[in-house]
Amino acid sequence: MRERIRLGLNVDHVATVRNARGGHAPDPIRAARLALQAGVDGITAHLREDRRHIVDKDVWVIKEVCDTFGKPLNFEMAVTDEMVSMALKLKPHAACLVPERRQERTTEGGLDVAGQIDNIGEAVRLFNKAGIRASLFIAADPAQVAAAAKVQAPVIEFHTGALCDAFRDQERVSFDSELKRLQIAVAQAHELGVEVHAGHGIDYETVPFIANIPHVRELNIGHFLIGEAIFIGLEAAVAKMRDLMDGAVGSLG
Ligand SMILES: CC(=O)[C@@H](O)[C@H](O)COP(=O)(O)O
Ligand SMILES: NCC(=O)COP(=O)(O)O
Repeated sequence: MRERIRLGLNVDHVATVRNARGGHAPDPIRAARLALQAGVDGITAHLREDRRHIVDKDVWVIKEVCDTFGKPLNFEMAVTDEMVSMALKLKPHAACLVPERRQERTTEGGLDVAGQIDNIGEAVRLFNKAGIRASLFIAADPAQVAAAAKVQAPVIEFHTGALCDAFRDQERVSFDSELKRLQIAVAQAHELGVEVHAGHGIDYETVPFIANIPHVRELNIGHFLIGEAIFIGLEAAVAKMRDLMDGAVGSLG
């Protein structure tokens, strides 16, 4: 029988709304606390180089909150000296290395691990040594999966943005091919001994397809859940996503 898939909530999007007015509300720390009370398995926060949503102070307090609940913080970060040294001080449960471009609206693609073996390999080595689980946010691309295994990353998080966009745009052909690509990449990572997570753009409609893929161990979801919380509240949104994940495991054949 498959293990229950973990659900991590990304609280960046609460900070985006807060920062739009430059004040204190809504508070991403309060969202993290509420979500943990509602049963999420961890919190994700992305400290962007431009600090457009989460800021340094948030990260330290979110880490404290996670520690209080005995739940993991998944710290998303660019592969820069500043962020690597921040992560080594913060000591989150996991550090997820993501590509970053100042001009992008959101994280548009996966990390080019194959093209930056030395740089990324060094960050993974430092994190492995410090007891931080290094996670690489990559596209479902066989060359990137092989490179992630080569640098001994214990975890890969697959970028599901293109898959979820194809679903929403009703691009059946590209949705089917993105799903196939993801299924193959998950199987490859599993065979190479790398733990598989997935995230970006996941909503109620797309989650069953992703949760149904064998060997996916964790989903990190933010934007949709925080948006949905406006209408039904965070606890209810988390509970509904949880039900859909549990119902999906093994159900789509
Ligand atoms: C890497 C990733 O997918 C997340 O960080 C998430 O989508 C957060 O939002 P931003 O991309 O807006 O920082
Ligand atoms: N790493 C993906 C993540 O944390 C959440 O992405 P999104 O649901 O905010 O698009």
